[in-house]
Amino acid sequence: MDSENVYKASELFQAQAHLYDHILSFLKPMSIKWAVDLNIPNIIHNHGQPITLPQLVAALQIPEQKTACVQSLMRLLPHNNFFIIVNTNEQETYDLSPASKLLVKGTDHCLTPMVQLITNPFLVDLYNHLSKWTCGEELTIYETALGKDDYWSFMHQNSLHLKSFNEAMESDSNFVRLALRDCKSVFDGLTSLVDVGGGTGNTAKIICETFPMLKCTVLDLPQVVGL
Ligand SMILES: C[S@@+](CC[C@H](N)C(=O)[O-])C[C@H]1O[C@@H](n2cnc3c(N)ncnc32)[C@H](O)[C@@H]1O
Repeated sequence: MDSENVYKASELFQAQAHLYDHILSFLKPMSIKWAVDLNIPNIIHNHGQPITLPQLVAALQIPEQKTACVQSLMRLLPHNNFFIIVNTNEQETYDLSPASKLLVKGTDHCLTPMVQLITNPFLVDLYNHLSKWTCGEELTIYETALGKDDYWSFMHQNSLHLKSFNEAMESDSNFVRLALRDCKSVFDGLTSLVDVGGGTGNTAKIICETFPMLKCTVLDLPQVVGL
């Protein structure tokens, strides 16, 4: 049956908007990657106060004709709660939001390595193979995309990707400090623990700092332990 005769026009427009919203939502992570690649969170942080568009464009040292493009992205990002638009003296300025503070390099809870890993073109492209993988015999999507048996063996032949992966995991595991601050009782009575798949051991190191009497062992693949 033709959907035109079943649904009201308003319902179809609503459905169209919903669909477009979703197929264009890849711009959310891509705009965050853009800001990270251009070091915008650090530029705003170092500026010490909300930054105007001309000041940002000057700091970025980019062609002036890209100003409108920067402005569009700097309006999209606050829409998704990355950066805040502050109107100062009738001028639009940009400040850090709580989420974009996590993108300032050199701070305790910086998650830019995670942004760089997740938006890495190789990982993003994997998902173009979902349907091919579903129809094929391969156990993992990595095998479909690359002819490798799994992600770990691919990574261990790509030192740059392995480095990026480990940096991302370490940045994430720094958040364990926050959990330890408020949930110490979870470790009450323990004398030892094994972190299986513990990567470079950052989580175990943080736990040991808080509980020096706890014997922590990290188990991971030889290539990671050997780093
Ligand atoms: C998602 S990461 C976790 C990283 C770690 N928890 C951290 O905070 O840094 C998963 C880890 O599992 C490891 N891994 C994968 N297969 C494994 C296996 N068969 N035996 C031990 N470790 C493995 C990977 O090398 C990787 O470091």
